[in-house]
Amino acid sequence: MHCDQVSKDRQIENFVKPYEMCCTPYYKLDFSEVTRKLCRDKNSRNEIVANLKVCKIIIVGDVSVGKTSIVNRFCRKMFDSSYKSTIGVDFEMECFEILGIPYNLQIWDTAGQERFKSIAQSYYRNSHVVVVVFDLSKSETLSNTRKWFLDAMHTCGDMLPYVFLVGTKKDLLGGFAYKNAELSAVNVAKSINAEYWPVSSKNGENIDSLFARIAVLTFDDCVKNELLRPREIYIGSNMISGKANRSDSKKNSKCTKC
Ligand SMILES: Nc1nc2c(ncn2[C@@H]2O[C@H](COP(=O)(O)OP(=O)(O)OP(=O)(O)O)[C@@H](O)[C@H]2O)c(=O)[nH]1
Ligand SMILES: [Mg+2]
Repeated sequence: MHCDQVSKDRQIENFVKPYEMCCTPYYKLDFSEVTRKLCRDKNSRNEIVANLKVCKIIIVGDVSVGKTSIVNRFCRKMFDSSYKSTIGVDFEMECFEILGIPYNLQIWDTAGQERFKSIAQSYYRNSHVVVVVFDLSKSETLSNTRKWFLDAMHTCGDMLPYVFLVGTKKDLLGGFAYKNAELSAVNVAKSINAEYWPVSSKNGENIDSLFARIAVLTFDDCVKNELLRPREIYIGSNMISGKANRSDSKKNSKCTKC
């Protein structure tokens, strides 16, 4: 898909940080030097534009946790309070421009209903990002995220995707109830090595930041992987060969959510 006109809020020059440093295994805080250099250089820019892959994202989680609402808020800036269950899978494309380079997110919104599971799973393959969604106001949906995560990792193929744990309907909780829900969510995020984000599709809180974060993390890897020799595969801040963990060792121990 070609992006003709990318709106101002989809143009990114500065790296996007995680929701909290203690709630992520991905400690990258800026574009790598090599990415900035390649995006500045006229020749490599043309090569990047010609070859850069689309970023494939799958969104999974229980029935009615708010997966479709996240996509509708992000792609259409709208929220519908009535519930229409997704049948199988839906698909959206969204264009960014990062360091002046067009970059597309391909978002697969899957159904939470058990009877559509095998259809949905056939779309998991080769995903760069898995977004596991739960409802902050329903603790059983958080417990089920481990199952969704394992299913996705099992079906994703050889890729090592970025994993995000997203708690929805933040607008429904306040004070103590929210703090409690967040504490449990951060523990689960750590156990599955995911980056945690609380969001509300109703008021839009954190929705754009979440997708912008996904966009910068994957863009940085894609540019390096696309333009460097195949054996020099960059994951996170390290140059490695083949499949690897995206985490690095730096950790913020001061955070109260840890
Ligand atoms: N208050 C509030 N309600 C929300 C929010 N997000 C979703 N909802 C409501 O939750 C219900 C389910 O939302 P959907 O986005 O359709 O859920 P889903 O996960 O796509 O459900 P399936 O497609 O069946 O798997 C709808 O009535 C939404 O309006 C939110 O952030 N706040
Ligand atoms: Mg849906």
